Amino acid sequence: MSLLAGGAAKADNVPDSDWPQHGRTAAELRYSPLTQINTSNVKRLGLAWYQDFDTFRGQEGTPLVIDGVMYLTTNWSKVEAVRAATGEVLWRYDPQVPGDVAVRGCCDTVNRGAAYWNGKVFVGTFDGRLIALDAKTGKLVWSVNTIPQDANLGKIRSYTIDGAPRIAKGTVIIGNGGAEFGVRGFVSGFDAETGSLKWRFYTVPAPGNRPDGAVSDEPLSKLAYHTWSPTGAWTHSGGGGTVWDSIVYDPETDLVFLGVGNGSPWNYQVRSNGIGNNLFLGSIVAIRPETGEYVWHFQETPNDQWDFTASQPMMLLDLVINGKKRHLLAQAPKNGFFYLLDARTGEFVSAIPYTNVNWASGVDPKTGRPKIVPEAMWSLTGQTWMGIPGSLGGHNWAPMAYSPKTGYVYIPAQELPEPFKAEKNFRLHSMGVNLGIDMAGLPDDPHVVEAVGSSLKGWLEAWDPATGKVAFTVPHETPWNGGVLATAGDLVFQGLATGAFEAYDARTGSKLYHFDAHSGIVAPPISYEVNGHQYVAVEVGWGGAFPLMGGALARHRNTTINHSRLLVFALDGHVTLPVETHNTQVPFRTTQPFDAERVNKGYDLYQHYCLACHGDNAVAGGVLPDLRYSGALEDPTAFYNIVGRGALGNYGMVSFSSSLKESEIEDIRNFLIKRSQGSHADNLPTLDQKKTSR
Ligand SMILES: O=C(O)c1cc(C(=O)O)c2c(n1)C(=O)C(=O)c1cc(C(=O)O)[nH]c1-2
Ligand SMILES: [Ca+2]
Repeated sequence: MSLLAGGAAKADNVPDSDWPQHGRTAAELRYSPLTQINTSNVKRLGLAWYQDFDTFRGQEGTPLVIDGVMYLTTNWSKVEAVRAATGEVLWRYDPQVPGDVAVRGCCDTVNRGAAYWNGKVFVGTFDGRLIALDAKTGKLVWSVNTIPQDANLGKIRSYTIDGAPRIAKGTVIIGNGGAEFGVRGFVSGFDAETGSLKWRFYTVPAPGNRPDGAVSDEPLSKLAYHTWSPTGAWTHSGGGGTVWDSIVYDPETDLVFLGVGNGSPWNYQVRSNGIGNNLFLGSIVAIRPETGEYVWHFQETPNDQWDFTASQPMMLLDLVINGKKRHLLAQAPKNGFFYLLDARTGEFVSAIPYTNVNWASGVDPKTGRPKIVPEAMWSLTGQTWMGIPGSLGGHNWAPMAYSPKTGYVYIPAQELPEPFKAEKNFRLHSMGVNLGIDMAGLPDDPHVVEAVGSSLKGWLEAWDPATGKVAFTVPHETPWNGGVLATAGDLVFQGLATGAFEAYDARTGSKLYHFDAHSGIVAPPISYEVNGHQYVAVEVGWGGAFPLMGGALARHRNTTINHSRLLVFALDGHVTLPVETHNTQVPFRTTQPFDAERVNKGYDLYQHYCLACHGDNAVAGGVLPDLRYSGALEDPTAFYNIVGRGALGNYGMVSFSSSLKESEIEDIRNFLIKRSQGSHADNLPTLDQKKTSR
C-alpha cells in the first residue's frame, strides 16, 4: 500500500498493483506507484498482448484492474472482463444500445469507463441506463433508466450517458450529456446493491421555479433561479448544465464534486435574454454522497456562451500554498484557467491561465470571477468573436495526471481558436444540435485549411500547481491528444492523435519511448501489476468531438485509420500489431449531375443537421463515413431511404424526416454531389468500411 499525496488517497488503501477506480484512487491523480518500468529501462517496453475491438469508433475508456482482472468498456457501452496478464476473455456484456440513439450525442457513442464496488461492475449506457453486472460472471444484477419519464426535463430530452459512474459509500453516482441539443442537467445517486434511487440533484432550475421534489429544490430556488431570465429559451430547451464526465468523491471531506457543463442553447442572448449568471452552469457543485444535499458551489464561467464546461476531470491535491497546507480541488476546465479551490468549503484559492486565454483578462483575486472582455460576449454584440480557447477547450475530457514525486500536473493541453457568431433567426429544433451559433464552416480552399490547420496546437503541459507556472511542455503535431498517466518510475505516458504512444521523462519531458499504434489515441493509459510484472494499457481508437465535427481540420497532419484496440505493454514485450495496410474507404466520385441552385441551400442544411457527425463541409474526420464517397449519392431514392426513412438506423443514422422535407434532403444530396466531384481533401484516408460493424 502506498499513501499518496492527495488527501483522499489516504483513506483509499488501494493496492499498488491495481487500478480499481476511474482515476486509480478517489483523488483521481492517475498516478501509479509502480516502478518496474522506469526512465532507465522504458526503451525495452513492448507489446505484451492486444485485443481488437468489434467497433471502429472512438474509444475513450479507462480500464479498471482489480486482482489481476481487467474490466473495460468500449464504444456502444459494451463491457468485458479479461485476465489482465494475458488478455484471456472472461466474459462480455453488450447492453444492446439501440443504434438510433447515436444521434442524441454530440461526440460519438463513446464510453469512458466502468466503476467497481463490492463484486459488481457499474456502467452507464448511451441510451441512459445505469447497469450493475456481477464482476465474476458478467451477468446483469440490476438495470435502471436514469432519465425519469415524468420529470420536468425540457421539450427535447436528448439525453445520453458516456461518462464513468463513481461510487461513494455504496451510492453509485451518474450524470448525463446532451447540452448541445437540449436537456436539463441532473445527477442521480442509486443504491449500489439494489439500484433503487436515493436522490436526484438538478443542476439548473425548472421554468417558473417549480420544485421537482428533489434534493436540489432548495439550492435551485434560493441560489439559481434568479440568475436566469424567466422567459429565455432555456425554459423550452432545458438549460443544459450536464454533468457528462467529471464526478469526484473525497472521503476526507465526505463530499462529492460535480463538474457542471455548458448552457443549452449556447447562445446566451437566446437562452437567457443575455441576463444573469445562469447557475449552476460552468460550476463545480459539492454535495453529500448519501443524500445529494447541496454543500457549496463555485462558478468558473458565468454568462456561458462558449461551451465552457466545468466537466473536465478534477483531482484532489494536498499542497502548501503561501506557507499553509491546503486540501484542494484542482481542475483545468475548457475555459483555460487552472483552478484551485478549498475542497471543504469551495473557497476560491487561485485561477491561473494554463494556456492562451482571450475571453477574460484575468479573474477577480478575491472571488475568482472572470473579468470577461466585452467583445467575447458574441451573443450580445452581434459581432463575430474569435475565441481562445474555442468550444473544445484548452483542455477537454482527456484526463490529466499528477505525480507526487515531481509535484507537477500533466495536462493534455491544446489551442483551437474558434469563431463565435450568433445564428440569425435561430429557433429550437427537435433534432440536431441547438447552439444558436452560425454553423458556417471552412471554405474548400487548401490555403485556408492549411493556415487554420497549422494554427491549431496540442501539447503536454507539466504544470506546477503550487506556483501556478509551466515547468515544461512537450509539443505535439496536432491537438486532441490522449489522456495522461504518471508513474513512480518517473514516467508520463500519453497516446497521441497521430497514432503514437509515447513516454516522457516526468522531470524534463524528454521523449524516452515511442510506439506506432497505427490509429489515433484519445483514451488515457493505466498501469498495473500481475505476478510481478508491471503493465501499461491503453485503448486505441480515434474519436470524440473533434474528429466528428472538425472536418478537414481533424485530418490535418493526422490521417490514421481507426483500428480500435486495447494495447498492453510490458518490459521486453515482443508481440507485434498486424501490418498497417492503410486500406481505406475508396474515394468513389459520383458522376451524377447536381443543380447549382440547390447546393447552397444543401450546404446550410448539411452544416446544421449533418456536420456534427460527418464533419464540417462534408469532410469526415476519420471516424464516421465520408458522405462525399457515399454510393447513395447515385440515386435520390436511395439517399432518401437513408436520410428520410432511416434505413441505416441501427448504425446510428436515423431518419431526419421529422425535421427535413424530402426536397431539403434532395438539396443536401445535391450539395454532397458537388463536394464529391471536387474538394481538395479528396485524397484523405477515411473510414475503413470493411471493418465497421456499426
Ligand atoms: O454539453 C454536454 O452535454 C456535452 C456532452 C459531451 C459528451 O457527453 O460526450 C461532450 C460535451 N458536452 C462537450 O462539450 C465536449 O467538448 C465533448 C467532447 C467529448 C468527447 O467525448 O470527445 N464529449 C463532449
Ligand atoms: Ca458541451
